[in-house]
Amino acid sequence: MTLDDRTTVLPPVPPQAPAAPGAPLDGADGRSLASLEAREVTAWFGDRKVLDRVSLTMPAGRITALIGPSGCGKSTFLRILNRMHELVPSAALAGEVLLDGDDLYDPQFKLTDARRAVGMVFQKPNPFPAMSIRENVLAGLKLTGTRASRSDKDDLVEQCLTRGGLWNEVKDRLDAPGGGLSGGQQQRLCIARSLAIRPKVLLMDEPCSALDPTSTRVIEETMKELAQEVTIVIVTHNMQQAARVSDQCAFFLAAHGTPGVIVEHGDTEAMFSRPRDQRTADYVHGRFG
Ligand SMILES: Nc1ncnc2c1ncn2[C@@H]1O[C@H](COP(=O)(O)OP(=O)(O)OP(=O)(O)O)[C@@H](O)[C@H]1O
Repeated sequence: MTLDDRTTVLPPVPPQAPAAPGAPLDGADGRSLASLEAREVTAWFGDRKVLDRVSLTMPAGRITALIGPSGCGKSTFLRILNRMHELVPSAALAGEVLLDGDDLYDPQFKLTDARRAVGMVFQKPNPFPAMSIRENVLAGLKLTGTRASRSDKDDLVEQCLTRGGLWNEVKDRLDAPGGGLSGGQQQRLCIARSLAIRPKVLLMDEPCSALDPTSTRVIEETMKELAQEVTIVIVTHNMQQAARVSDQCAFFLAAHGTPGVIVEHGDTEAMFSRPRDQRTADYVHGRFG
């Protein structure tokens, strides 16, 4: 959680009638779902180009998996999607990232708004260990000094923990420290904390790599539920996981020290069963990487 993870408490939106043709796709919570589009994104660390003209549309309400061998630029690409790349002093960037058509890198788009709209869950669960479970969920509000009544906060805590798939396990011990939860529970707490700032997109960087298979399955189920209300982009090294959870995949590759590019992207089922590129076939079938 950074000082830029900010939010206001918004009342739940009542269910709506089905959208008219051409209207924005609505999520399960009634808010419109957002798409994210990277156009010709090139990234550098110092003089070293690590991504070269990467374009990818991440459709609203879908789960997009970024796959590829170590070092091909998946995490860098993910961090570009919520402007975390620019936190590295030597980092540079060209191209555009459009959230529902608005360029996140346009000077008009405030950094705080970009990070609020596009949330991030990290590889290692990082709750505030001494804070209670309840305080962890509300941390984004606290950091910004956003005022909310006790009952609004209670509602938000229950709503976010439910959506994060953790409510039933912690509802009787909301004042216990977040650090006392298991690794899988901590990761779901971090997801709930991200949801409290009502992101339109949730980025997940190998969110299950530190977890056991049971916790991994629970997080995967949580992701599938969440995709009804937030667009998800996940980096994973686990091909079974990519196949289980994602609607579409993008295969990144950085051959022989060249910058990372997307070799192939598309429907997950098709990419796993009928890849167009031999390198994709070799990777998804575990022949390298
Ligand atoms: N802060 C940094 N400073 C300099 N180079 C970096 C930095 N972060 C990443 N890189 C380099 O950028 C390239 C892409 O790294 P990145 O972490 O995005 O790859 P990745 O595909 O996510 O790898 P992995 O799967 O191992 O996490 C690598 O060559 C890496 O060494």
